[in-house]
Amino acid sequence: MKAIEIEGLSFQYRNQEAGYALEDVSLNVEEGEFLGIVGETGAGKTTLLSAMSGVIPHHTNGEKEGVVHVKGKPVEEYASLYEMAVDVSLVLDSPENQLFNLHVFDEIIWGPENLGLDREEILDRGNRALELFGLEGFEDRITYNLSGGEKQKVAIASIYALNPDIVLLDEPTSQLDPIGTEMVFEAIDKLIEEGVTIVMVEHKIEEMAKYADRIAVLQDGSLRRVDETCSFFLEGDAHGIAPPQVTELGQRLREAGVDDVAVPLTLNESIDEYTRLLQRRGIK
Ligand SMILES: Nc1ncnc2c1ncn2[C@@H]1O[C@H](COP(=O)(O)OP(=O)(O)OP(=O)(O)O)[C@@H](O)[C@H]1O
Repeated sequence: MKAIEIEGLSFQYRNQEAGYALEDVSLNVEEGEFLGIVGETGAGKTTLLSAMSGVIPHHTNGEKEGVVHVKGKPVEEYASLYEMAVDVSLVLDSPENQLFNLHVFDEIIWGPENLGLDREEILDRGNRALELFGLEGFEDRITYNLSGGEKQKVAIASIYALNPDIVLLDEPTSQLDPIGTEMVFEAIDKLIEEGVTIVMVEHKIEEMAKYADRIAVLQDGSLRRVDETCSFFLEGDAHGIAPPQVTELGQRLREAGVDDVAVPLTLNESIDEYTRLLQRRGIK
């Protein structure tokens, strides 16, 4: 069974003036996979996550076509968003909007408490989350005094305590400095180790590509490509999405008529490698 199956999904918000936020998107996410989603602002990334998390249609109205199945079940068949959160949970870009408790441990066990689990199970899940995300000693810290990276780590630990099979993350590092960003990716790495299926919208592509199995590119509400190797043939459609050095390198390759190599989005070493390749071919 796929973790998420999307077939022919189009969506227009009720008050959206022209066009669709998503148009005819079909996409599967395998169990245990990490799928990255990238695209320029307004491309439909958040809307796609909303469709996967059940925010559409349980919370946000509009014109929807196509189907979204989570763990084999149409999202409409879940009774509520709350019921869905046990299967698929969403981490937002702003940690402030998702921390509700004064103390870290209370925050982490808040979800399991609301599931009505017995006390032993609640504490067990809380302690496992503390341990997994290296938050021992943070139990009694005041959540709003934490750094941005720490807050996101607590948000991810709280989601983990719900025990969802699928975690969606919507630009969780957008408000964070490099240290905070690293903390979030370390936390995501723990989710990967635990076999959680991950879908992440992220602008820091180089960082994400180190972890992601595939990267999907959205443009103007349409799925432009899903890349299985995290490499991009820069035909122009990654422009504005890829890091500037990669875009520039792609441009030089195209100008030189080189169309038989892929430019990995990821690391500076790859850029050096392709720069050497250009030199070998006598291209300046
Ligand atoms: N609640 C809403 N009501 C009306 N239109 C909306 C609403 N939310 C998003 N849109 C529109 O839908 C389109 C897709 O928006 P979406 O937020 O999914 O894009 P995005 O790729 O996540 O952008 P960003 O990177 O800026 O977060 C945009 O044209 C946006 O203006």
